[in-house]
Amino acid sequence: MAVYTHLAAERLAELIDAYDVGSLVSAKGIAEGVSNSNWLIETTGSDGQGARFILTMYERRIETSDLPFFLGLLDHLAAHGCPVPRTIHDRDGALWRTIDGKAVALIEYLPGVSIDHPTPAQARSVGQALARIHHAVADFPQSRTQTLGLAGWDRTINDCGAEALATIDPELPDLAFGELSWLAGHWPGGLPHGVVHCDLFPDNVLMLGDKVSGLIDFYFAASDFFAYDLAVTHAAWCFERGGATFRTDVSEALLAGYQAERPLSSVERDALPVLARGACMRFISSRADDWLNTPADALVTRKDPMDFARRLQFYAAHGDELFAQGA
Ligand SMILES: Nc1ncnc2c1ncn2[C@@H]1O[C@H](COP(=O)(O)OP(=O)(O)O)[C@@H](O)[C@H]1O
Ligand SMILES: N[C@@H](CCOP(=O)(O)O)C(=O)O
Repeated sequence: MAVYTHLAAERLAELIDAYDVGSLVSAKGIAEGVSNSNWLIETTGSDGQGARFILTMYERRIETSDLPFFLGLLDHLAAHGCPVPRTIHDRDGALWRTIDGKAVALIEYLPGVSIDHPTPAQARSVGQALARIHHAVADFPQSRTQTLGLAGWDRTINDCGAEALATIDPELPDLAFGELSWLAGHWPGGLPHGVVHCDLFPDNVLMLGDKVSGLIDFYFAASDFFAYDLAVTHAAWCFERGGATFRTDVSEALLAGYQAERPLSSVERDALPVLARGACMRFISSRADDWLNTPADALVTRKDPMDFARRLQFYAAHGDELFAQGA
């Protein structure tokens, strides 16, 4: 579920009147997503032809002080021709407004559906779209410090503690602490970098057939290595759910699509096995934290950290060979 707040129809209509988008016709809560409340909004449209938007209310995890960065990034990428929703500015030009003490933004609606089981053609299209973003951020004037890097994963895992991690899976404490110390000794420096998405999972990509129609949910975007963003996307797309089965065809297509737009340097290619292990560690740590700290009655489905532990073990065993061939 992802509507945490009830908004009365009168409040919504008043909010929509602050934008030049016509008047409110309907508002439907969107079930997908975990962090924010989202509504599909229909209005009469500024030209009377009808229009759709996404209304997002920022509920947790997102600092209001980061909104100029996140929403400005959407506008920048959309203006550079990337399939990213624009932020709708209100009549005063503001990117977001406050309603009942919470920040809300009206976002362009993009068509498409999220894919559960991607085809190689779809993976290729995702790789291309990711590389285009990496080109388009070159002149984005803002930056945001990566808080979910190695130091952040380390802090989260230590805050969980070995005893609690073992309640998720008896193998998890050794795997997590061992991996953190291995990564600390192997993490690369000096790779090409810029503002990157950092969470390009299938549920954050909208597709029409084989084509990417939308890249959404940039709320983990931060300044980091482009190749790390590719590694996150690889880890998210190239395994069957559960993490036990690797999909070679999807991996080859994703890497080929990316490199059709932005060929990797040899230093980036050599770093991919380590970056992919780091990408897995990033989601092991946040998922373990959510697993242990989400109230039992919360209406949110917890995601399994061991899914990414299996992906990590795959990269540790096969990453060198895999990226040498496929990249
Ligand atoms: N710009 C958009 N166009 C169309 N649908 C969208 C758009 N933004 C979000 N959605 C829909 O809302 C859902 C939740 O959005 P998301 O940003 O992923 O929420 P959360 O940050 O809570 O995970 C998505 O799965 C998608 O169905
Ligand atoms: N993609 C992350 C969780 C982040 O959730 P999102 O709905 O904001 O993308 C994971 O799978 O652990």
